[in-house]
Amino acid sequence: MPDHATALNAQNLAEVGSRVPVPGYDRSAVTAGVVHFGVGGFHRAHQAMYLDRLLSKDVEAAKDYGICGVGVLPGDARMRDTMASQDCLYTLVLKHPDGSLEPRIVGSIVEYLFAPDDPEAVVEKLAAPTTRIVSLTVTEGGYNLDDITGEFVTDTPAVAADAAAGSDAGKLTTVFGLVVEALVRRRERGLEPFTVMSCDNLQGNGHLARTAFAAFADLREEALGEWVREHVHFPNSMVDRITPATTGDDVALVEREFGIVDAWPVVCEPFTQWALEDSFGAGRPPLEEVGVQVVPDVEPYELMKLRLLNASHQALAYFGRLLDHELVDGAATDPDLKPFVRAYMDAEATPTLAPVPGVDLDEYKDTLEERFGNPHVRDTTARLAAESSDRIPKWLVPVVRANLAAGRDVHRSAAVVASWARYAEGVDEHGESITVVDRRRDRVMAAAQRQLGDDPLAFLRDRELFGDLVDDARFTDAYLDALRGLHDDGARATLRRLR
Ligand SMILES: NC(=O)c1ccc[n+]([C@@H]2O[C@H](COP(=O)([O-])OP(=O)(O)OC[C@H]3O[C@@H](n4cnc5c(N)ncnc54)[C@H](O)[C@@H]3O)[C@@H](O)[C@H]2O)c1
Ligand SMILES: O=P(O)(O)OC[C@@H](O)[C@@H](O)[C@H](O)[C@H](O)CO
Repeated sequence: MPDHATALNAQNLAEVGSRVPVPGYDRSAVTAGVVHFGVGGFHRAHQAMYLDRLLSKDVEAAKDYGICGVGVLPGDARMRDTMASQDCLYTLVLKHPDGSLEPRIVGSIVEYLFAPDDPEAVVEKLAAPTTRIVSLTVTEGGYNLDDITGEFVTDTPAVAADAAAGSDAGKLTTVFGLVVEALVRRRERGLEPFTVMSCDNLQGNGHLARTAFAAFADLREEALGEWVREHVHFPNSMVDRITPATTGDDVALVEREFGIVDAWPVVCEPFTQWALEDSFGAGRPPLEEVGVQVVPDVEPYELMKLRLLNASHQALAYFGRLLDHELVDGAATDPDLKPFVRAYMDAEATPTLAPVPGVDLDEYKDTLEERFGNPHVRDTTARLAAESSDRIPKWLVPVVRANLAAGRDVHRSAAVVASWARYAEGVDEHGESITVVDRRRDRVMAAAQRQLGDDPLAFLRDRELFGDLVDDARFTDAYLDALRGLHDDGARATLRRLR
């Protein structure tokens, strides 16, 4: 334990470097070839870490792929301030299952722009000849796509305002407005378009990004959407590293253990994976040199991860909270929830998956159980339960549909949906209130209240979220059975009966 703490910034890097590994490369020689929207925990634990690894290998091409982070939402002002005071440096701490900590200072983010301060500067950064890739972790909801039709929602106020603002960059507030205006400027200047690389947990994230940006371009100008579809590359990717939100305890841990004063470190699990389609229009860094799987078709990897990891996370979230588990490792090792989740993976998720090149699915699931159970990561069931209305329809409903179509069992998936509906009633089994965090909170909670009255299927009648599942008796029978169990016998007894 160091005898004094040092503020993290470029000037103090040598001192910090006597305690933890720091970038050995010359950050001043790094150009931001990547502009990233959504600099949160995950981006800093994953993509920025891979680029930091590449820069550390002294690969000549790497120095063209530093990152310029961009914040779009007003809440990103805190990241702006942290980045400014720390010269964009931050501490990444891997938490191993045995309790050991693996720290590193990451240096691949070399600039940060806050769009509300100066949208024109963001557009010019995007339009600069040095920018080759625009990457995104703007969350599942950030693509502004209708859950049922999959189409871009054109009447969202901020989107409509950006479409009306056109090339008046000073008025732009959304990622769509900023990125499309930059593409227009590049076209006018004879520069090739950058690649738009989504790193969000969405099946076909590249396809969905293309749908969203091209539809926005169409709003701006006739035929612009067609140009985007034709000329801009949108690789699909599967990204994986469990990264909880940073807490005050993490800030204190970094100061206590490593003597570093870092206002916003990132802590995460040691596991990391990135499968990426090789579809880049303006060049890409040699990511395969640092462990990224560059593959012709990412879909098998995506489905494996979304249906086994993310959908299981949903089971851990609601059942976990109903069983009083605040932390995910407690939920994942609970004697009744653990076998239920494994049975969901084996009997319902796995039959919907195609073989994944080079992956033994049984081993993958064993590893997932270990990862979920890592007691040091301290991920919360509350994080996993947030924004459920963006997650269940995208991760679990497709599993249900595939199994119904094939005549297979859906009772565990139905129970997970029922656990969400029970959770959304907003009161737990001890009468304590549950805080539901969801952009569709009012609607979801109102439906959950109605299911307590004379319409037990009220929750499922939201066709935007569940489509026509409410019309399928095989699903509704299983759902009602689980919901009755949750109401009459409680979560534990229901899990024991249904696993
Ligand atoms: N945390 C993880 O374990 C993890 C793992 C794999 C993938 N992901 C993906 O990364 C996303 C972000 O996760 P995180 O843990 O970094 O969250 P976070 O809350 O730390 O960061 C999210 C960032 O996205 C920005 N953002 C949100 N909505 C936006 C919008 N509409 N437009 C522009 N920016 C927007 C926020 O301002 C913030 O900077 C997830 O939604 C998921 O798709 C996360
Ligand atoms: O971040 P989200 O909203 O996509 O989903 C919540 C978690 O399931 C997710 O963050 C996982 O931890 C992550 O996908 C692991 O790679």
